[in-house]
Amino acid sequence: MIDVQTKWSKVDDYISNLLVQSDQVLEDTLVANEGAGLPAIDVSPSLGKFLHLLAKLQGAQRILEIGTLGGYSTIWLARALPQDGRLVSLELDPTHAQVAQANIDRAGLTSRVEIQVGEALDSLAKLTEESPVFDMVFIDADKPNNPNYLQYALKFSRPGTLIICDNVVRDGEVVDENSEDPGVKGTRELFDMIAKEPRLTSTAIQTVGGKGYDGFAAILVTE
Ligand SMILES: C[S@@+](CC[C@H](N)C(=O)[O-])C[C@H]1O[C@@H](n2cnc3c(N)ncnc32)[C@H](O)[C@@H]1O
Ligand SMILES: [Mg+2]
Repeated sequence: MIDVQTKWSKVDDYISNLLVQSDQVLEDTLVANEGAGLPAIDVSPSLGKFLHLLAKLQGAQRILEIGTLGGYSTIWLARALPQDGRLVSLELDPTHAQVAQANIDRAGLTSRVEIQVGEALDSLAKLTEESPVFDMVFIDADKPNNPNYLQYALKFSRPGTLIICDNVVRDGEVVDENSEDPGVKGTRELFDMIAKEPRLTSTAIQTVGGKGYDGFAAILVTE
């Protein structure tokens, strides 16, 4: 009998091969990330494609991403933008940002994507001066800061903005109210904030696949 992780991975591969339609640019991105020693904590191909579909459904013209890594999710999202669309992606690690920039250039998305290097909270504070409005926000950085990132996402939203927050299930640890894990605590605080905020309607979906057991929250700003 195959173990459950092997089964999840096989089904993920089946879906990816048939439906996700990855291409050389996306494959080269993952190879470049591995070559540069980046951790393989990017979204799975199936989740990348799902983000792309959401951005398309959203008719997104301006997207904010918090947590670039090597730009894998960035490429999926930016490909959903129109020619004059804009994606701002925030990344702390200059090496990650450098690898991501090369991947984004290779993907032909240089004019649509701007990577801002530094602590995301500092970049967000600076962005506030421009009073930006984003159609979609993808939160996928340091999990203890999830509540702070949600607050900025709200500040930069309009009614109809979609906020996706990744890795909110954390192998099921999210239900442990006594957890001392800062990532779990940050995520539980995020859930509490969403639940209490009347301007938001939301859900969270558990996922399994090649990246294990996790999930994402989908949050719609209603007013
Ligand atoms: C999970 S990875 C992002 C994966 C990427 N979204 C993808 O799916 O391809 C998280 C990234 O957030 C960055 N990060 C961690 N703490 C950060 C912070 N305080 N400010 C900005 N970026 C941060 C990490 O360096 C890492 O590259
Ligand atoms: Mg993630």
